Parts: sequence; C-alpha cells; structure tokens
Amino acid sequence: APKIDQADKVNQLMPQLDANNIVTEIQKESANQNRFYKLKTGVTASDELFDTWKSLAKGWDKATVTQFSHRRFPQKSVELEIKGSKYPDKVVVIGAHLDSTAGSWTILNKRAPGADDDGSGIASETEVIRVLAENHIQPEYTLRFYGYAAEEGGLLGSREIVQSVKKEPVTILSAMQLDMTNFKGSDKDIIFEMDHTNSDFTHFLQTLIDTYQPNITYGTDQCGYACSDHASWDSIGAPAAMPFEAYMKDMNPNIHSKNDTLENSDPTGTDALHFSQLALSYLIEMGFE
Ligand SMILES: N[C@H](Cc1ccc(I)cc1)C(=O)NO
Ligand SMILES: [Zn+2]
Ligand SMILES: [Zn+2]
Repeated sequence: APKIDQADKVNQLMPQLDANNIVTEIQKESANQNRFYKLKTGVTASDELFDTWKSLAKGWDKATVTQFSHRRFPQKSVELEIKGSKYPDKVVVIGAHLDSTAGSWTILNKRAPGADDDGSGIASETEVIRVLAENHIQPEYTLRFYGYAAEEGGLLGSREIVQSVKKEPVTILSAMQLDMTNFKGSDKDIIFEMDHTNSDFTHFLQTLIDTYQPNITYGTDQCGYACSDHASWDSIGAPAAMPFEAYMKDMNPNIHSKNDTLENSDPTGTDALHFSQLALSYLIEMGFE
C-alpha cells in the first residue's frame, strides 16, 4: 500500500471542507423533479453538474471537464481530470452517480429527489473538487472525478466508461465509490463494503481514517451483489472500494422514492462531510508519491 506521508497537505486542506457547501449541492440536485437517466430531467441534471464542475475548475491549471455520451440513453456522465505532473498515465479515480430513480422503471414525471441516493455522494465529491481547485493542487499522479449516469439502470454509465478506459494507455491505481454518504443509520460513521472491492485498498482507506479522522468509527459489511459503480471498476481488475453510510440493515429506508430528501437524511451534511474528508486524504496520499 502507498506510504502515508502527505500530512502537511492533508492537514492544510481538510479543514477547508465545509458541510454547508455539501448541503447546497444536495439541494440543487434535489430541485430537479427527478434525475432519471432516460428522461430530459436526467439530461438536465447532468448538464447542471457539468456546469458546476466547470466553474469550480476555472483557473485550475491542467484540469479538464468533459461529458461522456452513452450509446443507449440520453443522460451523459461527467468527468473532471487533473493530469499528473510526473505520472500522467497512472490514474487515481473517485466517483458517485448523478442519476436518481423512484423505484419503478417508467418513472416519467414522478418525484425522485435522490438527496441521499446519490445526491450526497456527488455533493461529497464536489466539495473535494472545490477545495483542491481553490488551492490549485497539482498532483504527480492523474486524478479523475466521475459523475456516473444511469447507475440505477444497472451501473450502465460506469460500465460503458470502464470499457472505454480499458482501451486507454493508462493504469487505474484505485477507484473509490461514494454512493449514499449522508444517512448515519448505524452506530458507525463509515461502513466498507467487502464484496466487489479490493481488501488491500479498503485497508489503506481504514488506515487513512485512523491517521486523519481518529474520531470517526468504521466497520465492514457485504452488499451481496454489485450494489454500485465500484463493481464496474472491480470488473476490469482495478482496486475498488466502497465506503458506505451504514450497515445494510440500517441504510436509508427512503431511497428510490419521493421521500429521499435532505430532511430525511442529515440536513446539516455532517455525515457526508466525513466522506469528503476521507476522499480528500485518499486523493492527496495517492496523488503524491
Ligand atoms: N443498490 C444501491 C443501494 C444499496 C447500497 C448498498 C447496500 I449494502 C445495499 C443497497 C443503490 O440503489 N444504488 O443506487
Ligand atoms: Zn439507488
Ligand atoms: Zn446509489
């Protein structure tokens, strides 16, 4: 596992992460009637995230923001890349999904705010982008941030993306998934899913919590199936990890319904902030040798 030797940077950046920004982003995403990947509301949600990441990345040298068009549905994925100064072909990945669903397949104009699933993951990730961009962080390894389309359709967006990445002349060092970060249903703050993930990488993340978030508690669980986009990276042999909000039995009961709102999760965004903190230490420790 990589050495943990970037304390100066992590300790300078971590305090800048602000739960209020996470709340604002979740509210922005939930404002859409739904973010269903087959509907124009889902297309709009992707374009809004594209705009948000582009404005955050303004002035961040070597950062590029693009949309990834999918073959069989209109919702695009969003990608932000900051090229590494020393190892541009070695890529550290983090992702969340930008779509939402209300459970049934033809949700038409049904309400699916998706505040926790997965507005929280997108918001946790976006707050890390803001802090890295504002500090003009120039990593030695390439960092890639994803907002995946159509996760609820069966990991459709990330599946297409990893097939495309497989054809690139790059090595994926690791991929973290943030799907549901803002509902602390259990007594532990972060639960690591142990299936469709890499145990060494998961252990490395647990060591990061011990080092940089000593008051955060964590545990492990199993999804029992490919429960989010980390499984797409795992399927091409990239070390994947999925820090999750609770044990399965305790997870947010409101997901995939009109009741998946900010009020029905953590309205202060403090739970989601813990995931931003882990994501930041992950990207800095993996982004620099
Ligand atoms: N399947 C996931 C929800 C989900 C995530 C983790 C576990 I454990 C069980 C269920 C989903 O809806 N992602 O969008
Ligand atoms: Zn879901
Ligand atoms: Zn999800």
